[in-house]
Amino acid sequence: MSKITLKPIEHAIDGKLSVPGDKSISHRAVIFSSLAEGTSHISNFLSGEDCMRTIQVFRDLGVDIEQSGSNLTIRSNGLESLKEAERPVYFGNSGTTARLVTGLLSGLPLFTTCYGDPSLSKRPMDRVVGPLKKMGANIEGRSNGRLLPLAIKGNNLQGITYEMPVKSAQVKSALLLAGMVAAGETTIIEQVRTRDHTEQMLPQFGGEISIQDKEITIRGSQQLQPADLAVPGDISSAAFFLVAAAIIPGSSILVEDVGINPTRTGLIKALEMMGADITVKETRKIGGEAVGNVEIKYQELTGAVIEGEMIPSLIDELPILALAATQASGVTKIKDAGELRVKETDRIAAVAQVLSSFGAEVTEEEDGLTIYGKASLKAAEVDSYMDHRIGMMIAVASLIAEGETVLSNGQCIDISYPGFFKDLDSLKK
Ligand SMILES: O=C(O)C1=C[C@@H](OP(=O)(O)O)[C@@H](O)[C@H](O)C1
Ligand SMILES: C=C(OP(=O)(O)O)C(=O)O
Repeated sequence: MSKITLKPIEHAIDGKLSVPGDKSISHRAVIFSSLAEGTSHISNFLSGEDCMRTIQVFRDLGVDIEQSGSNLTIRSNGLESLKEAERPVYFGNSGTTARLVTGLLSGLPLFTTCYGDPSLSKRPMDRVVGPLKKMGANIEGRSNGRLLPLAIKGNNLQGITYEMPVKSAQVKSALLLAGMVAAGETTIIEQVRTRDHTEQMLPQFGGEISIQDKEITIRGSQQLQPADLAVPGDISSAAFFLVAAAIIPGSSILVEDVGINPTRTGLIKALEMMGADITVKETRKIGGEAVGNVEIKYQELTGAVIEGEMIPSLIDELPILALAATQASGVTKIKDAGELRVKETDRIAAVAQVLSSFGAEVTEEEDGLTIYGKASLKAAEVDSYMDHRIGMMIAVASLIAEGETVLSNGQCIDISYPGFFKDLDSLKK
């Protein structure tokens, strides 16, 4: 087990930086490029472990993917040219790869077996397997198709109308990909709008999709054209530095070229609600996605209630937001976030345990957390639970904790943010 020693910061953080490409958008860029007939170019691709899994899956299916740093050249002869993988395909730690690829492969004339790492092997797959079966998919899996490994025997799918019981962009995207290769039309109805990168990207590849508020309709048997796309910076990665600046007195930072798709900006809203001095500047559109520069200057925070429709727009940022809440005066409540229990680890339990180890007062609720501020954090020996977002939250907590923090299993940060510590160091004065 690897251990990293982390020291508290001596001064405020200051400066500007840009963060690596968005993870959700990077996955989707590889998928759509692999389905289009011709050559696509992707820049600012996130070379984190999760997105590298998606690349490997499509290489296993016969797509030619060339990588040079954060640039990808993807040459494909289109959907029909995908071939059966010779070996089981490996999704690693990546829920997004697992759900989206399962959706797509259920409608292609290929047989595939797939598996994941110990964490992903515990995460629910029935949320996609169930509706895919309604479309005619032939999927078998452990625990009655609830868990990986899965065996997928591609079938002729029929479009459906499906009201999603879970608030999940992965489920929505899996069904849209299946709908794209199915006969007829598929309509997905969401309870709350979740991240819409699939919907925004499809037209970039010449695909057709119609979005009427929370109802999304896709036509089957679509052929895609190649595209050249630039991936915006990942707001979920920027979140760690934004919160660091929000809790370290005297700090002031600017994160440039970050994705600010409104389905993803819940953290900015939550920090505003807590009284942070945060501004989005120079907004523009790149490849269908809103991008901007986000500036934050330290200002005292107060507790807030974070709940309801806001939750999907900051779902991956809740661990780092919980740390911010320990430094806010008064009580912060995070509600309606039961989904956190089925991420890389049970993030409700992990956040409560880690922050309590640092001396914060945190109560675990069934669907969220109650955090009592403002706490003086004391360094601790803590584990990432092999969850990249918990690992980065610990690294930020260590900056304001008294003493030396020892982080175990910090290597998992590479899942979404290789270079995290280098970027953090660049902001230290
Ligand atoms: O569609 C996506 O790219 C993602 C959707 C979210 O998961 P759910 O769909 O499970 O909410 C998010 O937590 C994950 O990091 C990425
Ligand atoms: C939940 C996450 O990713 P995934 O579901 O793709 O594993 C995440 O990145 O925080």
